Amino acid sequence: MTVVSRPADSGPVLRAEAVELIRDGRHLLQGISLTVRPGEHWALLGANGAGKSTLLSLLGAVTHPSRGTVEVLGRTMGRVDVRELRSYLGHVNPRHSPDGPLRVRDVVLTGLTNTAAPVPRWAPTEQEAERADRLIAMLGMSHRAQATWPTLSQGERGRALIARALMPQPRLLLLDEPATGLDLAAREQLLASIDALRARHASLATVLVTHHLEELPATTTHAMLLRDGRCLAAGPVAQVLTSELISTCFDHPVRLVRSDDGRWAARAERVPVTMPGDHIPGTSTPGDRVSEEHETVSA
Ligand SMILES: Nc1ncnc2c1ncn2[C@@H]1O[C@H](COP(=O)(O)OP(=O)(O)OP(=O)(O)O)[C@@H](O)[C@H]1O
Repeated sequence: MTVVSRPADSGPVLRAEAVELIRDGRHLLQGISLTVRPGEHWALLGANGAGKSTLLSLLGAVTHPSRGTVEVLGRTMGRVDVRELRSYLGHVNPRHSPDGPLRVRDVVLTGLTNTAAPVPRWAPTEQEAERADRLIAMLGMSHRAQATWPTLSQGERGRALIARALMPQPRLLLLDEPATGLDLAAREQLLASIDALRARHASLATVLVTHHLEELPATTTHAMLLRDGRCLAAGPVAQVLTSELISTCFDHPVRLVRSDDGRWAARAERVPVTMPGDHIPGTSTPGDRVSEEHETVSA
């Protein structure tokens, strides 16, 4: 049960087939199949509780499926040492918190040991330290490299965590709601950083979870829509990110627009909201009859 070497650099980075996940007798995921190839950038979309984070934890070799197969970087889950396999993935979890008030640069370096704190007596090589500095610069964080974690804004933490996830040079980057809690400027900077990263590393594959279409980077190539733990649609964005499918996915009429810069915006179609006492056309109430009679009399 060991990964004997670094996973091969060719073939799909992720392959899930007929995956089911059952907890407490309840299907959290059912009939999920997905193949992610190098250079593809997937969005996992769905309403609250649809199963997005659960699926991401399967794809990140954190959880095992109850049925079906999951292959991560060509290795079948259940037949490999998942701890070692996880060290070849970049997993950005906004809830990650370093052990102690570490500086940004040290947090980024813990991406190599996949730990919450620096490992005692471990030191990065010169190349690894240079790589940490390059990633910190790429994410626009050089001016905060020596700042301690508790003093960072949420947006700065998000960018530091992406740099950390990239330290082991992963072929696959998993991002769980990376823009949660960011203000407008921080969100836009984060999305620009993700676009730049994808442009610079052509073979990197990413899977990003969100329920906000406005939080999708323009470089998103594919999407999977989840509804109640099942796949509603999956494929290239042009086929999946449509008003009709998004409306079904979120169980609400939505108009989806893709703008010239490649980003998406979703607007809920206006649906009539009835308040107590409102007059609904085609119906009548005793109150209406009284006022109609009153109008007739006064005319
Ligand atoms: N370990 C578990 N045991 C039982 N139920 C669980 C477990 N983990 C998650 N769930 C349930 O599975 C469903 C899917 O949860 P998940 O967190 O994957 O949804 P999500 O699509 O990421 O939602 P959100 O957008 O709200 O973050 C939810 O109803 C959740 O309560």
